[in-house]
Amino acid sequence: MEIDKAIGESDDTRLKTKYNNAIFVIKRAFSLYSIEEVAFSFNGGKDSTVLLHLLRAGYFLHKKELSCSNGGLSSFPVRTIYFESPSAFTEINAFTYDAAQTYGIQLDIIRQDFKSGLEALLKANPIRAIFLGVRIGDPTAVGQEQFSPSSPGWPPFMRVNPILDWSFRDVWAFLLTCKVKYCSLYDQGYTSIGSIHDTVPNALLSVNDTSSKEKFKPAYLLSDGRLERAGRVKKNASTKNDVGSDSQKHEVLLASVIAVGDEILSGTVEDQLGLSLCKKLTSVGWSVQQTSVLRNDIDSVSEEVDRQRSICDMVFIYGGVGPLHSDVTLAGVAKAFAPDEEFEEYLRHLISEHCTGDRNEMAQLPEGITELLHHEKLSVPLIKCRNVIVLAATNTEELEKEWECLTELTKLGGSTSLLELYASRRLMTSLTDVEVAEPLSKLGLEFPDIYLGCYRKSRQGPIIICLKGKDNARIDSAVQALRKKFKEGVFVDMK
Ligand SMILES: Cc1cc2nc3c(=O)[nH]c(=O)nc-3n(C[C@H](O)[C@H](O)[C@H](O)COP(=O)(O)O)c2cc1C
Ligand SMILES: Nc1ncnc2c1ncn2[C@@H]1O[C@H](COP(=O)(O)OP(=O)(O)OP(=O)(O)O)[C@@H](O)[C@H]1O
Ligand SMILES: [Mg+2]
Repeated sequence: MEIDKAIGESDDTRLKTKYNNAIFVIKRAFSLYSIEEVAFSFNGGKDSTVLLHLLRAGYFLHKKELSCSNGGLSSFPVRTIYFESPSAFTEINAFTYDAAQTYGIQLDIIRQDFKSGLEALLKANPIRAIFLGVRIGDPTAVGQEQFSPSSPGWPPFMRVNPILDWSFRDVWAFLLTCKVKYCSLYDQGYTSIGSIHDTVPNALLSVNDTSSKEKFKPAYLLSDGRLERAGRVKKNASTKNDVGSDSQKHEVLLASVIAVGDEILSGTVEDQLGLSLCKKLTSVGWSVQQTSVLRNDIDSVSEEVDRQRSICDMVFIYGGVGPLHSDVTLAGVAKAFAPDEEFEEYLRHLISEHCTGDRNEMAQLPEGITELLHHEKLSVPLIKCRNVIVLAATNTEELEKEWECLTELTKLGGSTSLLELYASRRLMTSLTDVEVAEPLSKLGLEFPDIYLGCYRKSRQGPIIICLKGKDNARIDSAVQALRKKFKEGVFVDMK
């Protein structure tokens, strides 16, 4: 089986692990459900293309274990469904139909919306489980595991997500290692594909060109996989009001703040920057997941940065930046990224064999992944390594300036900065927590795009409720909805 062989021959241990885990999930699903009871939701996107080949390999290996493999796989036995929409890219449609033909797939084309289409499908067929190419980081992945029952309000079936824990780079390592075809849009700078109305090439892959037509590098050259959806035009949050859908939650971005300094740990210096940074991040709607203080030690820094960058959207690190012997922060950050640099070397090698297009593209890759964020107001640039930002500030005034510049510099080609002010409001109430608990969780379901936080200043004291979101009008509606649930005047607005 060519996919299993290609991965077996590869020396990419990370890819092998991801592959083996995904195959394990697929084989378990084939053991749990009969072939008539499973379906594959295929849409020609990169993630579902990965899944197509994993399913081909998984089915082959499952059969082999049952010793009834005939050694090859001429047709694909899993019922495959494609929700075709008039707003799909023609390239996506063409690729989906092409792949079906190449791999002997019988495509069930569904021309209804997902929910109605699935209802009809499940009524007419004994399907109990559906394979999806959903990955952590997709808005629809929130709360899902490799085996996740469909959401309330959806027809009952098991969602099987074998590549849930795959990153953007894992997807490309797989497609390039296995040398399989993928939709041509990915070679034109598209990194995640929705409909023609909400998807453009990823501006981060734009190549400065003097000719009038903007050019883009292929998707696999996107150095920061977290920005895979930068080519998706944001949908209006207020149009997503279908309660119960996994896709609407998690508008809040997660941050981690790391201070480096022996002098903080010994109590010689008080860390003011952490406090100030947490306030700033919170004021723009980010949720700070953790603050930590580390010794001036390269390994401590690299381990913490590595851990935090994989669980947070952005890591902010300060202290220990400079030329002194104790300034090890940059070395620690660099060490945290070392495996990725190795991976880029490997990708370079892989692509020079595989790619028939412009080979020089790879040579244009920055040395590694570091960006220097220059700003006229700053004497030294800010440093950004993927989702880690190194701040050079040593006091709160310097931080103020760097923050201002960062806000301007992180405008990702559009008009909105990642750090632009969010709308927020705080209410105080002397109701008990038992009285507010249930109405508040209901409010959370009615306004999934709004972050709802609660705290109190003392055990017996009043409860303070924070509402944060992108839009003042939405916050006002949520406050109104909350007030309606209680007698008048029980919530007092706070500054
Ligand atoms: C086979 C299949 C099953 C789905 N099951 C669910 C589900 O159980 N719950 C849910 O909220 N959405 C479900 N969805 C919808 C997706 O979460 C998501 O809304 C859809 O893929 C559209 O993504 P987009 O808004 O990025 O285009 C399902 C979609 C498909 C294709
Ligand atoms: N129109 C559709 N028809 C069938 N399955 C779909 C459709 N849209 C989404 N899916 C399922 O949901 C999964 C996740 O969709 P998503 O758009 O995140 O990934 P993708 O299309 O495979 O890749 P990309 O992120 O590059 O668009 C798909 O892999 C597929 O299993
Ligand atoms: Mg897609």
